[in-house]
Amino acid sequence: MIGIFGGTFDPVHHGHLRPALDCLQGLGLERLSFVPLKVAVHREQPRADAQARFAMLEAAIQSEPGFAVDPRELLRETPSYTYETLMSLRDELGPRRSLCLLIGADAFAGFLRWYRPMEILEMAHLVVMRRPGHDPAEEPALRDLYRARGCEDAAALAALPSGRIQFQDVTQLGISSTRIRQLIAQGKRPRYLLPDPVLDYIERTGLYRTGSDG
Ligand SMILES: Nc1ncnc2c1ncn2[C@@H]1O[C@H](COP(=O)(O)OP(=O)(O)OP(=O)(O)O)[C@@H](O)[C@H]1O
Ligand SMILES: O=C(O)c1ccc[n+]([C@@H]2O[C@H](COP(=O)([O-])O)[C@@H](O)[C@H]2O)c1
Repeated sequence: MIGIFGGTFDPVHHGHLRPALDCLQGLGLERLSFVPLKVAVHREQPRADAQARFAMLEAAIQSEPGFAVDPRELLRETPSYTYETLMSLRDELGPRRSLCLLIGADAFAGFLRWYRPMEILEMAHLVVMRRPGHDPAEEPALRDLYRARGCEDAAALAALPSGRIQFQDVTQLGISSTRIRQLIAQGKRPRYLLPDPVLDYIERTGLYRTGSDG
């Protein structure tokens, strides 16, 4: 079973990395690929360009052999729909390989408004990582979906290629990229919120010094 974890990663931080490692280990994934988006479809465009966010991810995962960075969304100019990403991955993996899409609880809250959500579930399992301050299933429609598709067990996920939803307990870290960008714009160092090689990259390149995050 393999996993992908899509995000803006502007920048990647420990709130992505530790929960991702919890999933890699807890679900027994063979590998977990981080998939940075190019063109956001649901939010403001990222502050850092594709090349910088890719470089920061590579710097962040260098010491974890189970992690990889998958640039496929960066190579498309079209909106970074997860549906299209999964179509291209499925072409490579074939229909039978078990595939997990990791998302945080806040992203899951909007899942039914994504492009073709039910087709996404036909191509992958959803692994929803709890996140401080976010109730993953407050909408009735999401609760119904979870009732129909919920799964408690990594072995049951591994036995099917796609279609199930699992809530995964992960280390709760109240860290966000927004907060990190704000700290930098205020002239403060966001040490210990993100890996040192990522912070080195940010400081070397001057990213996020001028703020627009409030
Ligand atoms: N601290 C965290 N704990 C659990 N999941 C997280 C955490 N931070 C981000 N995620 C999840 O990681 C994915 C990518 O998140 P993203 O790159 O947007 O980070 P973010 O910190 O939410 O960024 P921003 O503050 O810019 O919105 C999303 O599915 C999000 O829910
Ligand atoms: O495909 C969609 O319609 C869609 C809508 C909202 C979010 N996503 C994906 O969800 C992931 C997390 O998004 P974000 O904004 O929390 O970084 C990222 O990979 C996005 O491309 C995808």
